[in-house]
Parts: sequence; structure tokens; C-alpha cells
Amino acid sequence: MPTGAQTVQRFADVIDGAAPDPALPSSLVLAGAGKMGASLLDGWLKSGLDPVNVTILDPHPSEHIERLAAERGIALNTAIEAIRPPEVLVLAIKPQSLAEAAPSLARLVAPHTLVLSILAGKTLAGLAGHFPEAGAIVRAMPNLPASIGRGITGVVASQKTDDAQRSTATALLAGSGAVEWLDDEALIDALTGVSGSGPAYVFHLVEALAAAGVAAGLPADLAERLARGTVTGSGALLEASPLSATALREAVTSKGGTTAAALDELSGDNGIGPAVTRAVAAAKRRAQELAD
Ligand SMILES: NC(=O)C1=CN([C@@H]2O[C@H](COP(=O)(O)OP(=O)(O)OC[C@H]3O[C@@H](n4cnc5c(N)ncnc54)[C@H](OP(=O)(O)O)[C@@H]3O)[C@@H](O)[C@H]2O)C=CC1
Ligand SMILES: O=C(O)[C@@H]1CCC=N1
Repeated sequence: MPTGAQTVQRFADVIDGAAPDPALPSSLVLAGAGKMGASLLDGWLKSGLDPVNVTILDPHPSEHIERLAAERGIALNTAIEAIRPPEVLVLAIKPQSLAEAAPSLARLVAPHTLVLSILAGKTLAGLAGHFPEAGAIVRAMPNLPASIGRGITGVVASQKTDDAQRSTATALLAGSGAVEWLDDEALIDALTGVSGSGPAYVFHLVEALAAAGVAAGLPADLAERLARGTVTGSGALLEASPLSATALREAVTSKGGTTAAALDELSGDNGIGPAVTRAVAAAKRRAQELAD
């Protein structure tokens, strides 16, 4: 395990290698350094955001968060009163915690503060209601591959967000992967169902494939390796190849062969297409419910 000092040095090395994006903010407060907040944080640091410009706010930090902050050389604050309104306030708490947390978080929002929320379902209008002082609000939906810089994030901004603030949001989110700006906020709940929640569907496929291998007679550890290797290898091929997913599927499928027999089972009304359609619709519906 690296020591805190070594980890800070590692981030410093990354920063030394590339010129930081000038749109990165000079002060940022992260409210919620859980799975996604911490993933985004590492992307910012790799992009060149100076750790001294970041504060993690957590009223009851776990040992894990204390270690995370110490290793990265980042201030960890438990009291909002001790923090001045930053250039960017990132909200990465659970949507269900917002109503309770917002009255105190609002003390961190000055008219110059860009509020960047990754909360599923929470709308720009709803956020503006919680943070009336805020001029600019950006609503984003990242996904878990952000933790290795391979995420894809949908993002939409309030009308009061100016070009410089949009650039700041892009610079921050690009630290963890691709960024897709949306013109229409109505799209972001559907995007949540596809890419926000989507990694879980892929991991569930790995689980199902491994279990199916065991049911077909394979030892469990071999089935797990085969399922994992098949999904990661297929993802890498999808990325490296100029072919579409459809063309790649066809490349695996010999006429009258084993894959065609399997795909027959995955097609039709009880197949994977309708199941995924229902899954995405359910996620979208849940995001809409979380708006309230
Ligand atoms: N996980 C994912 O793949 C994705 C998540 N999101 C969104 O990211 C947000 C966070 O999700 P996730 O990271 O999974 O959840 P986590 O539970 O891992 O992280 C939430 C963090 O917020 C902390 N927290 C709770 N209340 C406060 C507060 N008042 N001030 C500061 N920190 C607080 C929690 O601490 P404690 O545990 O002590 O309560 C926890 O560390 C959600 O809104 C979710 O919709 C978006 C895209 C993908
Ligand atoms: O499950 C959730 O609500 C969050 C949002 C998208 C992924 N995880």
C-alpha cells in the first residue's frame, strides 16, 4: 500500500505530465465523497486540479474518507461554517438526502458559485428551488467507469450558466471520460437508464453468464473467468473495431451454428431486447420519481 505522501506524489506526477485545463476551478467543494464523488475527484486531480483547491465536505466522515482525503492532500471539513462559498459546489450525495442537506449546503452557494449536481432525478428547477442564490446550475449523470477515467457523462445546464461555467463543467467531467452535452433536460432521465445505470446491467450479464456456465457443467471459478474475460474482451473489441455492434454480432454468428441457436433464445418477446427496454424504462421512471 502506498503511503499518503507517496500517493500525493503520484498525483503530482500526473499533474506534471500535462498542462491543466485553464477552465478548472480555483476552488471546489465536494459534498459527498462516496463511490461516485470519489471517482470524479480522482479524475479532477488527474486533469490537473490542484488538491489545495479542493475541500471535501462530510459531516460524519468514515475512516475511508479520512484516508482518501489524506492520501490526496485534500482538506476534509465537517463543518460548513468553516468553508467559504467556492467557485464550484459539486453535489454527490444521495438524491434522497438532498431535502435534508440542502438548507445547510445553501450557505456554500454565492451568486458566483456553479452548482454541479450528479444526483439522479433531481431537476434543474428543483435544484434552483433548494439553492435560490445560485446563478449557474449544471445537472450531470456520470457512470461508474468514471473511476478508471472511462466513464460517459450526460450533462445539461440552466439558462443562467455562462460559457465559462460550461467550460468549467466540461473540464471537470472530462477528467473521468467522455462528456455528452444535452440541449434538452428531458433526455437526462432516459440517459440515466442507459448509461448511468447501464454498467450494472453489464455486470449482471457477467453474473448471469457465469451462473449459466455452472448450470452447463463448468467449474464455478472457470465459469467466472470465462464470463468476465468474454465481456471485457468484447468491450475492448467494440472499442478497437470500426464495425458496429450489429456487424460484430454477425461476425460471431455462423449460419446454423451454436451462436445462432443461442441468439434464438435471446430473441423474441421474452428475449433480451424487450427485457432491456423494460429495464431502461424502469430506471427512467425511478429517476422521475426521485425528482420530488
Ligand atoms: N454509483 C453510481 O454508479 C452513480 C451514482 N450517481 C449519483 O451519485 C450520487 C452518489 O451516489 P454514490 O456515490 O453511489 O453514493 P454513496 O452512498 O457511495 O455516496 C454518498 C456520500 O455522501 C455522503 N453524505 C451523506 N450526506 C452528506 C452531507 N449532508 N454532506 C456531505 N456528504 C454527505 C455519504 O456519507 P455516509 O455514507 O456517511 O452517509 C457518502 O459518503 C447519487 O446522487 C447518485 O444518484 C450518478 C451516477 C452513477
Ligand atoms: O442507482 C442509482 O440511482 C444511481 C444513479 C445511476 C447509477 N446509480
